[in-house]
Amino acid sequence: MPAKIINGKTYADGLRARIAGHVERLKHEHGVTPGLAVVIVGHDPGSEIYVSQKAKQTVELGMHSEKYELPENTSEAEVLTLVQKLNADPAIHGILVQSPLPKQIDPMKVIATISPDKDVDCFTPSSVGKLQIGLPGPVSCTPLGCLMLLRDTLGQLEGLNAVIVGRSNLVGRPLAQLLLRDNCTVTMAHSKTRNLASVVRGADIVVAAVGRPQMIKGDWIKPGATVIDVGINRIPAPERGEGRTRLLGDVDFKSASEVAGAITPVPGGVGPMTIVCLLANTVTTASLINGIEPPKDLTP
Ligand SMILES: Nc1nc2c(c(=O)[nH]1)N[C@@H](CN(C=O)c1ccc(C(=O)N[C@@H](CCC(=O)O)C(=O)O)cc1)CN2
Repeated sequence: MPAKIINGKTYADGLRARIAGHVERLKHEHGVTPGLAVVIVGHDPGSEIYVSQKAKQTVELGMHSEKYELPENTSEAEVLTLVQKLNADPAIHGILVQSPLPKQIDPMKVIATISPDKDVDCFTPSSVGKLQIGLPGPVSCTPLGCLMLLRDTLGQLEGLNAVIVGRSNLVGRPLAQLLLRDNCTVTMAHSKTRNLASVVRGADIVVAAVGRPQMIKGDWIKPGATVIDVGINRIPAPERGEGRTRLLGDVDFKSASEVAGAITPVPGGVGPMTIVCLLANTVTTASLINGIEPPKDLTP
């Protein structure tokens, strides 16, 4: 039987509606309008689209939005000064600096300058530590989106074997923490893992976050497993016309969907969840900054 397709767009639409309700309550019951500042440096075409979407959806949900578009040659000091200004701005509850950054800017220095209270990406050392020990706060957007889709698809995750392929700070590591919290048995696989295919074959949940198009094949998947594809690989597609591209995930969707029980597509799977989880995190930080208990359905 072909796999159930996990529709991230539909789930994200429902979550957006819930977030809008929480924003209304924050405004009318507490006089707080959650505010998100997004900062982009340079002209990476993918990043420009994502940042515009973030700012647009922030406004659509009734929140305050500020977008800072800085030229490619912006110095590290200028970015740090902007982040410090946003740290001190009471109208801003979330700060996101879009990655990748141009090479003259050290992303670690930028992340370390963001106030942990406003760290909606959950990238600062303090936020990462809180996530590890289970303290309240925002959770990295893409991993939170993956967790929500997994819980929605499978219900309880307890006792399941999860294999995460990829150990990045953005996805693999934080997602491992979240799945451990849900009592999965978590294996983190990476470029040096031996017999990767057989490791993946042992998984009830496979998360692919390696950045290599179609690397994970159908015959690596245990029949009935749930497959979450985080990969967003833009590949030249001359058959669609000059200069055109298409998106491929890290999973070979065609062969994997013949074996898996459920699978996310690319596009339309995890991607749409990333932006909506950023908005959820902004509601969480706006609540915490104002001493209000954050909505329980927006955090794990
Ligand atoms: N500071 C951050 N930078 C980056 C993050 C992040 O979470 N914080 N994540 C990625 C990019 N990203 C959000 O910023 C993102 C990626 C993909 C999508 C998405 O909706 N994808 C669609 C396809 C859209 C397309 O055609 O490109 C999908 O998969 O359906 C949203 C956000 C790196 N940088």
